[in-house]
Amino acid sequence: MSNDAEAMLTHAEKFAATWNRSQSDGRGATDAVDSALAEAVERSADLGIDAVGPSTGIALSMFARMLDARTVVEIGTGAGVSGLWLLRGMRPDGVLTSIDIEPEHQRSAKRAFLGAGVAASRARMINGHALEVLPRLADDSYDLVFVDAAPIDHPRYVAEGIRLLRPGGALVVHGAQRGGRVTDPAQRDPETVAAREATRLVAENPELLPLLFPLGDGLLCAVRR
Ligand SMILES: C[S@@+](CC[C@H](N)C(=O)[O-])C[C@H]1O[C@@H](n2cnc3c(N)ncnc32)[C@H](O)[C@@H]1O
Repeated sequence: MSNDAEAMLTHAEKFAATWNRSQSDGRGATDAVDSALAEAVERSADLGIDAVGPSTGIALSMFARMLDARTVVEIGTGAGVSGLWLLRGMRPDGVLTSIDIEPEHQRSAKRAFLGAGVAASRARMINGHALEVLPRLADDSYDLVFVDAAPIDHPRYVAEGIRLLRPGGALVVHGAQRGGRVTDPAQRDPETVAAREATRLVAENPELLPLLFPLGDGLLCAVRR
């Protein structure tokens, strides 16, 4: 494991322990969630997946809790790190719909959810290209949409995400700043151009109330009015 991955694991454990102390009376269930999260972070590093860090994870849990989220769409399952944070904040009967093109990533995520004691009925895993899957999901139906897959396609994920949100629902885009390149007009690589376009779509949509949080590589959030 790389030093970065180790540091992330340590932080994730520390944050998760703090979070859980404020969330639960008994240790049994939370110990299982902590170790499932730590394993998912480790598995992500092994698979070369850039999973969300703990501060972004806490923010995802917090948004899900604030929205009393029952229906969440995640674009980019990875090995389940962000999914575990989202599920932690969602209602106990909430269902996470999570899309990923890599079956191996979703197998790892399923193992992580199982290890955390998440009922299989709470995780609807859809394997496929997000741009082919998203049009099959219903308009105006989801409390939260989390975007964290192929950066080049983020503008199209954002457009689909806005369509899926119920009024009052929230869109969250991971990695919106790309190491500061998005605000530097000299940077014209395709992924930075796409991230800039995704930000513009959110910022200029009169139906959205946007805010960029300085978490991770920029967490772009917006609430549908
Ligand atoms: C950054 S990782 C997601 C990490 C995850 N959200 C987490 O924090 O644990 C991006 C994921 O998007 C998936 N992906 C890439 N292109 C995709 C596409 N076109 N459709 C669906 N998933 C895709 C990759 O297989 C990868 O698992």
